[in-house]
Amino acid sequence: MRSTLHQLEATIRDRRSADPASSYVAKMAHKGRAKIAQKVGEEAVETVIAAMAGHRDEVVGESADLLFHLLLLLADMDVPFDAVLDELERREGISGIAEKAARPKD
Ligand SMILES: N=c1c2ncn([C@@H]3O[C@H](COP(=O)(O)OP(=O)(O)OP(=O)(O)O)[C@@H](O)[C@H]3O)c2ncn1[C@@H]1O[C@H](COP(=O)(O)O)[C@@H](O)[C@H]1O
Repeated sequence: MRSTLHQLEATIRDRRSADPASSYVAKMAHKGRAKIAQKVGEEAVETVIAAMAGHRDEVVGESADLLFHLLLLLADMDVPFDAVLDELERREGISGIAEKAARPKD
């Protein structure tokens, strides 16, 4: 997962300054943060609608759109995707510590 999304992150950073006429990434960068954020919201809603309808294939497609647009938003804010992964790993560490503490002692 790390490699695919990292590769996409690098492509997005590269394409932001391309010609908006030939690049969706550049078109969105040109439109600005509010428009990118709006797309993240739309793709999230479309994912939820597909899930509630039980449409697994649509959930896959909408989830890909959601992750892609989230990467666009992170790039626009100059937040590395690694910062998000680091936060998830930090939480995993916290829950690991809590689980260990809750376990009965031998
Ligand atoms: N992964 C994607 C990707 N996923 C979705 N999309 C685009 O995101 C849009 C999805 O939004 P919608 O379904 O609402 O379609 P739309 O009506 O065209 O969108 P809007 O015009 O309303 O914004 C579509 O236009 C898709 O083409 C993507 N566009 C690009 N990529 C990746 O980004 C790379 C660089 O793309 P370019 O910048 O176009 O070269 C590509 O090689 C791909 O790897």
